[in-house]
Formats: sequence, structure tokens, C-alpha cells
Amino acid sequence: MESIIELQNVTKKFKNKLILETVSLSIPANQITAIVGKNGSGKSTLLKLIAGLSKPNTGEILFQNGKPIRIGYVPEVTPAVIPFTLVEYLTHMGTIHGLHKEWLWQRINTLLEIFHMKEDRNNRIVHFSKGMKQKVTIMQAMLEETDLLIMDEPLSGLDPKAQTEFEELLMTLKERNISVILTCHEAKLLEKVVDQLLVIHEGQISHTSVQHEQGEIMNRIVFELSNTISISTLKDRVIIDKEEEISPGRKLIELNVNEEQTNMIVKEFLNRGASIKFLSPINKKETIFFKQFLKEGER
Ligand SMILES: Nc1ncnc2c1ncn2[C@@H]1O[C@H](COP(=O)(O)OP(=O)(O)OP(=O)(O)O)[C@@H](O)[C@H]1O
Repeated sequence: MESIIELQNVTKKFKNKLILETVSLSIPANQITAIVGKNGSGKSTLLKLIAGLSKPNTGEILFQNGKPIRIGYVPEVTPAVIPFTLVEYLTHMGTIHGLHKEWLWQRINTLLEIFHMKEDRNNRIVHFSKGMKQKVTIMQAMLEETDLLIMDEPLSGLDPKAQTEFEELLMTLKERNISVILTCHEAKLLEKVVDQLLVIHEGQISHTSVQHEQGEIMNRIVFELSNTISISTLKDRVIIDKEEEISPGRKLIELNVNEEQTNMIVKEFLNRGASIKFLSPINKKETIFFKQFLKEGER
């Protein structure tokens, strides 16, 4: 498969702290690649290296056909208050980037179309939902023609509806031959749209092509428990899909657990005073994905 970017023997350190050690990998063109790993494992560092925002200590980053590619970088943080309408903001950002007025106008219309935001073009961003603000950040990154879109934690804080819309958006971008690299903790999103998983663990990277095969059953469980209960020791063993405060002092936690782990996890949560709100097998297509994700993540 053709690659859009290749890392060869890349090492990245901060002072004496080794984050990536002699990493070699290739990012396939026109595919969606997800980088997963624990907090602090180096996901954002890898994204910044790929985006050219940071330089490796040793090793090389090579582009398709030896030519620089057009990269759009979507940071994790979305601006909290933007005192403009959507079109005003995009026009403003495009002008700052020196884009020609006529070209920019056409580009903004194309983006409004792709992102299904035409009806919101003259609404103020400050009144947008989190998912809409997320779209604005991506549109901003795509004001110039883009070959590769890099997104740091694009799903953080999105509700299920916004996540589904985001999945659809990723598929649209893929259809338009835009390669995407994102960091992600949301297994549901990964299962449906991601083509390649890169797992970072202790400075090393392993990769897996995601195949949607039949596999063994996993369970989706939702627990309700007190906010004060710590579940940090469980976080290494299960994928916490969602954690949400539902009332003062109470939270819901949704997770996906393989069958062998289910009894043990349920017991551990009940011992912490949790109650089970929902427990159901998830479909087989998702199962194989989670299996891969867990296997890689546990390394
Ligand atoms: N500019 C920097 N200077 C010094 N240390 C840094 C710098 N940027 C990142 N680090 C350190 O490098 C390590 C990896 O950070 P990075 O942000 O890449 O992790 P991450 O996997 O994206 O984490 P998270 O999931 O929490 O966002 C962390 O220990 C972090 O403190």
C-alpha cells in the first residue's frame, strides 16, 4: 500500500526522557490511522513530529514521492470563546494565512458543504455545541488544500450523536482521498472507521491492520457509582468507553470487557459500591476489534 509519510529510526527525547526509541513506521495514503496508548505514552509527541511541529533527535521523516505534503493539524484544545459567526471566523483565519479572497470564499463553501454546516454559516460559534466547535477546528485546519489531516484526541467530550457524525465525517474525508491520523481512546469509533492502529508502549510502536472478522463475545457494562471512588487501578485492564457525571456525587462508567474478564471486573466494581445499570454482549464485528485493541494495548 502506498504510504503518505514514513518514519525511519526516529528517536525523540525531552531532556533525558526517552519518548520514542528508534521508531520506524509508515502511514498509508487515503486511510485512517489511529494512535492509541496510555496517558503520557507519546501520542501527541508522535503527531507533532509527523506534523513537522517538532523535530526528531535522530532518524528521518520522509514524505510520499519526496515532496512535502499539505498537512492540516487539529489541536486537542478548541478555542472557548470565538466572537464571530462561522463564516466570519473562517474568512478571518484564511486571510491571516494569506489565502486569496475569491479562492477562500469558494473553499469555505466547499467546507460548509462537506461538514453539513451551511445552515449554521451565519450563526455565532460561541453558541455552537462541542461537536460543532470540533468541526470548526477541523474546517480551520482544512482551509488550505489538505492531503493529511492530523487530529489530537478529536473525540474528547463529544456525545454519542456527535461521535457518530464525526465517524461519518471521517468517511467523507477518506472518500475525498484525505489521509487521517488521530489519537483516540474511543473504541467504538475505532472499530467502525479505522484502517490501521498504532499502539505506543514504552517508546515502541506496534501496528495492526483492523480486520472486521467474526470473533468471541465481549460485554458492554455500565456501572453507576460514587464520584469519590477511584477506578485508576482498573484503567490499565479495561477500555473505559465513557465516564460521565449524572448527578452531584454520582457518575456513570461505560466499559467493554472480554468475556473472561467480565466476572472479575463486575466483582471489583461491586466491591467499590457500584451498581450495574446495563450489561449486554456487543456485536461480533466489534468484538474482534476490541480483542486486537486490548491485546495491543496490554503489551
Ligand atoms: N515539550 C515538552 N517538554 C518536555 N516534556 C514533554 C514535552 N512534550 C511532552 N513531554 C513529555 O513527553 C511525554 C509524552 O507526552 P505526550 O503529550 O506525547 O503524551 P500523550 O500520549 O499524548 O499523553 P495524553 O494521552 O495524556 O495526551 C510526557 O511525559 C510529557 O510530559
